Amino acid sequence: MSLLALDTVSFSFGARTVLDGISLSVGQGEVAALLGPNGSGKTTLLRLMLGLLSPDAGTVTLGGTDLRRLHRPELARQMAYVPQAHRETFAYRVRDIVLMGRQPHRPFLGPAGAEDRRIVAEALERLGISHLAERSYTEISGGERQLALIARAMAQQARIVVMDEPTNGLDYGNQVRLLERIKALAREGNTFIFSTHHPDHALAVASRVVTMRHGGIVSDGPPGTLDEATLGIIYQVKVHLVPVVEGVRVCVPALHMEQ
Ligand SMILES: Nc1ncnc2c1ncn2[C@@H]1O[C@H](COP(=O)(O)OP(=O)(O)OP(=O)(O)O)[C@@H](O)[C@H]1O
Repeated sequence: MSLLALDTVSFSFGARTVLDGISLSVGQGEVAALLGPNGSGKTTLLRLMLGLLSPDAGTVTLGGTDLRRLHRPELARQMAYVPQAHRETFAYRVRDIVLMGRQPHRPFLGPAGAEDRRIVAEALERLGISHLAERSYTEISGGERQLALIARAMAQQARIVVMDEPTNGLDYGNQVRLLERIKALAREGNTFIFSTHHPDHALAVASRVVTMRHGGIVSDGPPGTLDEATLGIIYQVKVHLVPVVEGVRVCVPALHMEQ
């Protein structure tokens, strides 16, 4: 049963058509990775999924209801957005950043209750960053900020977490640790949709890999169905998908094999 569904969605910025006839559905507990070159429309697609943009044609539905019929607080309870980790202008404590995830569950400007604080503490714990709770968001690393933003999404208790290039700017260790967290949270039944520029990240954690080019979908299926030809089409470079052990492949550019 699909949780979030796009049916022949098109979107333009002025005269520029950015998405053209996209159909896609994501089920509960899936981890869907979007791969595509710069400018292929990944962020625009994520923003349409979040209801931040409305399609010019076609529909986006959440649990069968058109997003346009859902009020913003309702949407916020159902979907969490994890933007690229950026520096906040204000030096909020990490605990307060995560507490912001409780906002859609509280009356407007209502105070946080004991239950909100318990949920925030649990989210910090699940992401392994309880020790950062009292630190300023401006004084933690990019990797730690990304974990804090995912903790905020967990505190929001949304059904779907949408992430735009979550590993962007992170060092190798933090990329791997972040992917491990996503995989563990997905095993608990959380639904993730994320864009990435790393085919290996999609292969490592996704249950669905969607490839895009020029605002259209090139392929959509389990990671095992992603092939070298498709990666060649979207990135316009030659790559190999090399089996490491049974059922595990990594993406290696052909240049590695050149003398
Ligand atoms: N606010 C905007 N106004 C006009 N055009 C825009 C706007 N935002 C994005 N675009 C254009 O829409 C197209 C798709 O952009 P989008 O950001 O969705 O791509 P992307 O796949 O996320 O790219 P990247 O991998 O570089 O982040 C691009 O051609 C971009 O220039």
